[in-house]
Amino acid sequence: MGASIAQAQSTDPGTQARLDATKRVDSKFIRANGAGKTADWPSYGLDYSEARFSKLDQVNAGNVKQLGLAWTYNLESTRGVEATPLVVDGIMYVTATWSVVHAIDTRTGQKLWTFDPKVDKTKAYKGCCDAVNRGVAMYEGKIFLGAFDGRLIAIDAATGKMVWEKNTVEGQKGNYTITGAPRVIKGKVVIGNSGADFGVRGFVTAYDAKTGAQKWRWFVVPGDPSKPFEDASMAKAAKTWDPSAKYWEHGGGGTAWDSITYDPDLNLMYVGTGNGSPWSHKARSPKGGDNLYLASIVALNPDTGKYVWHYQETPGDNWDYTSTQPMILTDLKIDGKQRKVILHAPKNGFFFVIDRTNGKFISAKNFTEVNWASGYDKNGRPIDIPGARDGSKPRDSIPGPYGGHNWHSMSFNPQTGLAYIPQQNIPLNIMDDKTWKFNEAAPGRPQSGTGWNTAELLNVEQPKSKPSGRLVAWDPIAQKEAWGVEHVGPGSGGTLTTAGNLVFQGTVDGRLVAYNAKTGEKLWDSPVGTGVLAAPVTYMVDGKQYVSVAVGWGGNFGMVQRYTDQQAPGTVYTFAVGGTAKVPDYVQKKVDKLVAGVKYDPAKVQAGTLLYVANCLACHGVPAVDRGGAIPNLAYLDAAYIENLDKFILKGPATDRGMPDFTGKLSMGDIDAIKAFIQGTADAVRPSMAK
Ligand SMILES: O=C(O)c1cc(C(=O)O)c2c(n1)C(=O)C(=O)c1cc(C(=O)O)[nH]c1-2
Repeated sequence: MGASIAQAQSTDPGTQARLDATKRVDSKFIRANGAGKTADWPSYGLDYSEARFSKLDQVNAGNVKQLGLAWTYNLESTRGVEATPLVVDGIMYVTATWSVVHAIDTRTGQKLWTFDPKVDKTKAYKGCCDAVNRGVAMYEGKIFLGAFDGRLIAIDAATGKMVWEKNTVEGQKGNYTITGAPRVIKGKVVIGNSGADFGVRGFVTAYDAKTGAQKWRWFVVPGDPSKPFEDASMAKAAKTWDPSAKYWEHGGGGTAWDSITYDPDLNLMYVGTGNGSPWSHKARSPKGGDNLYLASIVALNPDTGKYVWHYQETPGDNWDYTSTQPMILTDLKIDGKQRKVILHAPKNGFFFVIDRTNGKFISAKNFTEVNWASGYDKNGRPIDIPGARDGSKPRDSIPGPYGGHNWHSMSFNPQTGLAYIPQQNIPLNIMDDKTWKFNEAAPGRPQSGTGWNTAELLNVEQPKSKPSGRLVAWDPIAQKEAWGVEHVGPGSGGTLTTAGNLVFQGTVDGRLVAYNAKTGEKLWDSPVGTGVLAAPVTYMVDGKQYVSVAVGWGGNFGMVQRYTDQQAPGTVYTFAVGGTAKVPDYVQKKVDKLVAGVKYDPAKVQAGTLLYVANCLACHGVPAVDRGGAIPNLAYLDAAYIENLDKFILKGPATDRGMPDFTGKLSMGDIDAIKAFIQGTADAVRPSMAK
């Protein structure tokens, strides 16, 4: 396998000292980051609890409007960028597509080194969802990378040179990849893998951070029951699978491809597990059964990898409802009692509050449209909606396989008591493939592990429920939405929340936005060239607070859908109060043509968003962000057109070119709101474009 490539080591002693600061990062350091008001972002979700709540408040709801661009950094990639950057002592470690690591000096935005693991790009088909990577871990001077091809690589944080590498999937059958970020717990690097859509058996492995020696491995689903089970948890799980379909031959799935958290006081780590392989419950386990430990939260002892408890969120998964979505550990007062809980919003559309000491169910409520279960009983079992498991004919799956929430990081702010969920609705009409037989995935037949019928699907009706995406602020105690903001479509990025009463989120239409964490009021936004998937981070350097986000459109939804210029290269955008840097040329180019001067009421922008999405988006694209094709992007028209929009919308001159007549469908008030959305979006993206 490939060798490391290191470049441009710093000669500046100050920078070298900062690079060496990662030597201080151990389990206590990572933990303290959640407890203290610290300057760094040393672990994927900030600290082990992964709440992505920063105590920094120099940037706050009062001054966030003054945020300006400090620098941009070109990641030189063209596909999905999903990484949460880590920052310690002002040095950022971030990954781009194809698992390439970049070390950047955040004081200048300059490259310190890059590390390219030289993943074989002809093997991209082995991954379901783009050649993405969600970021690195750091520990005692090393950076740990899970490479797309299944290697775990330790890199010297100061030099960018490889220290050791292990092939974590050696000897395993099937198309394994890694896209998730490793975590380091008490000197052990923990990593899962991906591939449950292609017929693999999921597992989690721990390696010694110093040497790379394997310490333990825990499988998510049982292997061949005629052979000895690896441990007692596998024997217990096997009782919940029907062996008649030989689940071990197609792996069974359950890949832990994203979420791992850790509670140092309980000494428990929590793993979110994936979907069944194949998706169809009937094809996988014809006589039914819960199929442990698919779609579950599993608690393990991080020293030994031994199973401690599990809670299964989707028993007998039938819909690709992974529970790999990010978990948050926090303490909540519920019915007068302080409880140590896990907050979780998996793909299946329900928001869970679970007791993390013992895995007991506390509550669950749907945060998005759901048509497979009506709720959960007091024991934490879902109440199935009749017919939801019947794959004999096409049925709208809501949430669809993209999930009501996917890996896009959720955050939780203890000051507001709210969790900020990148919610989405992407219904899909699916049914079982009655002829399904396991066939190891190959280029051109990548979905052979799913057991759903693509040929029939091409002929079925579009789901009635329409795709949409929102930022949802969720109260986990009351189990209800506190506020929500509508986006132009599904797929917006992860969230960050801060003690400055702020929530940051990047959007599918290519902006980084700051909201008031209590109320949801939009306070600031700035264009970032292309749609955002990853979560922003915040940190202090030389007494100044920065906010950074790595952008690059792609991922599973982004491979087939776009709202923005998908040609824009992967880029890290970094903002600070008073920042005056220029946006890259590929954003700058578009600014001169933006519509200007149309009078509008900002209070109507939100209503206008919904009206625009329902009536205009399909042909005209997202204002300002798409360039427009055969049909114009309305934010690049002269102001006179927008001012007179009613004349185009109601019996307009373009009807003979295919423009519908909206007479009787849109009122003058509706049209005013649409104008507000178009001009409001143009105004929102202009300020930093115009510098
Ligand atoms: O079953 C798996 O192993 C697996 C892996 C991944 C991945 O590695 O990114 C995704 C999924 N499943 C998945 O179901 C999914 O919706 C998804 C979205 C994305 C993405 O990066 O946008 N990855 C994945």
